Amino acid sequence: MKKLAVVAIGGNSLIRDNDRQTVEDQYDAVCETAKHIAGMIVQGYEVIITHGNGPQVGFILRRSEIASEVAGMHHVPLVSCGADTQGAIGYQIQQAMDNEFKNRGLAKSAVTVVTQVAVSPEDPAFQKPTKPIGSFYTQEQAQILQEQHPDWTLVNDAGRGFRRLVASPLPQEILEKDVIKLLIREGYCVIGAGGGGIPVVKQANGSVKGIDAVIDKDFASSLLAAEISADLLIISTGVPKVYLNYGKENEKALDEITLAELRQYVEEDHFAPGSMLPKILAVISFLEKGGKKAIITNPESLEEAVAGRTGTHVYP
Ligand SMILES: Nc1ncnc2c1ncn2[C@@H]1O[C@H](COP(=O)(O)OP(=O)(O)O)[C@@H](O)[C@H]1O
Ligand SMILES: NC(=O)OP(=O)(O)O
Repeated sequence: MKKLAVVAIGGNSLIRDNDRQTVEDQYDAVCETAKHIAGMIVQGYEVIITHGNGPQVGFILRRSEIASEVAGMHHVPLVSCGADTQGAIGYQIQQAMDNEFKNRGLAKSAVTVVTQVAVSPEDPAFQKPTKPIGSFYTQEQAQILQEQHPDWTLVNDAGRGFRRLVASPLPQEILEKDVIKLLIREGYCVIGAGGGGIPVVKQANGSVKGIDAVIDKDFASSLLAAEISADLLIISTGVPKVYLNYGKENEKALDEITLAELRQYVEEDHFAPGSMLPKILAVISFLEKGGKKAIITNPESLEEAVAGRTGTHVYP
């Protein structure tokens, strides 16, 4: 029987650098990642692809705000900006995967599932924004923007520049998990829970309603992987491995570690909040819910990592 892997692609790894942020540049990055995911499928995995949307959802929101300021156009709520990213990024991944399958003569196709994710309206995250979205600004740009928009929260994102923060509640349930399972059983490569999923709250009468926020895609991927009993959670990001003392002279790559060791390193503050820390916490949560293995690596190392030759491998 084929093994089931959830592969979470980082929003920042789809935007390779500040000068290459166009839709076409992103498609190039998606095609590169798609090659390696197709390689994993050839290696014997069924794959569900999830993806980030931090940069993209921020770009769409800002465009809408500027269009509203300059041309009086209607404002697009953040939750709809997130839904837009599921379609636009899902479309690119679906097309790139289908092209890979054709090139390799594989009788398989990809399908994107618009995915809603339930969150609690009482989540304290709604009072304290933590999720960086959109462009990176210099300190000077950030100061000007802060004066223009006193309601914004701008912080330095892991030393890479200043970004705007929005609320990021914890995902509680992937509403489309059953249809995702069904499609996987039918042999499709599924793209789901894009951008962490579209945040919705359940109403007393059983209906659901969108709410403005951006869910962390690593937490949503971890929850999805646990809910569909995936064998493996892979978090694909900008680095081939996780490091202790990252960026310092005594930096040390982690190859194989246990859940207990990982918890210890979190205590010792090895992982930057807003970048590596959520990935580590997502891995911990997956393994605590019964997951058997998680890998953190970069897109180009996916096949090598699955074969055990690179990446950071975490076991219960
Ligand atoms: N301890 C660490 N080990 C490896 N990378 C780290 C560490 N701490 C912070 N990072 C940074 O975190 C980045 C991943 O976070 P981010 O770019 O926000 O993710 P995403 O790919 O999901 O957009 C890495 O590319 C690296 O620059
Ligand atoms: N939604 C989300 O977590 O996106 P990034 O991975 O791009 O931050």
